[in-house]
Amino acid sequence: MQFLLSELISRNRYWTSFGHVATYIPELKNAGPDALGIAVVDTDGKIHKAGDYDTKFTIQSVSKPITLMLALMDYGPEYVFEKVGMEPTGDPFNSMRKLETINPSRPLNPMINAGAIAVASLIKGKDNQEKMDRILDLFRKLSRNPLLNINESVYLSEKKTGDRNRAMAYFLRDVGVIEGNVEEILDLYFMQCSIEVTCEDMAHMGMFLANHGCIQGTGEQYVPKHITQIAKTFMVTCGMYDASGEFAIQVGIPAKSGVGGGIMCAVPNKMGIGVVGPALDKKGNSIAGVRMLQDLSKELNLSIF
Ligand SMILES: NC(=O)CC[C@H](N)C(=O)O
Repeated sequence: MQFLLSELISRNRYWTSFGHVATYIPELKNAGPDALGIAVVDTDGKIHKAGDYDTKFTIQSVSKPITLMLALMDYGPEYVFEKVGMEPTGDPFNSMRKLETINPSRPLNPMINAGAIAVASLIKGKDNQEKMDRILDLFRKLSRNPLLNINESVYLSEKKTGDRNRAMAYFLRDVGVIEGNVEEILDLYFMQCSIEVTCEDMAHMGMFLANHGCIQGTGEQYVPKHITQIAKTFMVTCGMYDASGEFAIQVGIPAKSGVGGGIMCAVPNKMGIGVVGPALDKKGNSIAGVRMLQDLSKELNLSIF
């Protein structure tokens, strides 16, 4: 495995030169454009790493399936899916055009920004501090990393420049999808996106999903199985934004990407994979990371289809 991962890094690193790091959140432009790293956790808890696996990056949209699970535990699927739909959009992650044309008006799914903002509004807690503590607790548990924390400068950078998300959030309150203080809800969303991780953290999170919500080693059922199933299904249908169909064909693994360059994958009953590669393709997915996962899936026959 170790040899294979190192080989995949060398084979795919040149793809990084065809992508660009995200700059619409100004602080993200400091990421190393040619970094590429991978971590794989198997069912025995063994971890294999190669390339720039210790690169730190912000989780961004990879946080969306995880906070969705928290909202589903807080409110149950029926209530959550009154606020946010279950269908792919075929549009970019930050698109707002279908928000108004869908009747009744609500975000099409929880993996696009509008949907994730609606989900953030459903996290329980007496104030934002308590809500963020609950989010961080969950991420720390799933990543097996008690030190996970927010990257303050990325958080402040997005808070300062996130007007598109701000516009969508105010629209969502107007149509009754979210209630309460919009700026506080956005703040929680920006903080959740700014959690700083490595691909090893994401591999553990992927393994947790691959393990149907059980903590590896102890066997503790930390999140109900049916909730992890919902999260993984969204990862298949919408996890790679408007490239999810192509990714399902080429790779065939439930996965979620983020504009920090991360991709978290859950291969059911087999492994969790975390990839980092901040140079993104046109749709906002790690350009070399996707290529590397294609190769890994073929080499190890990982497609779930
Ligand atoms: N695709 C992403 O990773 C987007 C997350 C980012 N925080 C945003 O809201 O724009």
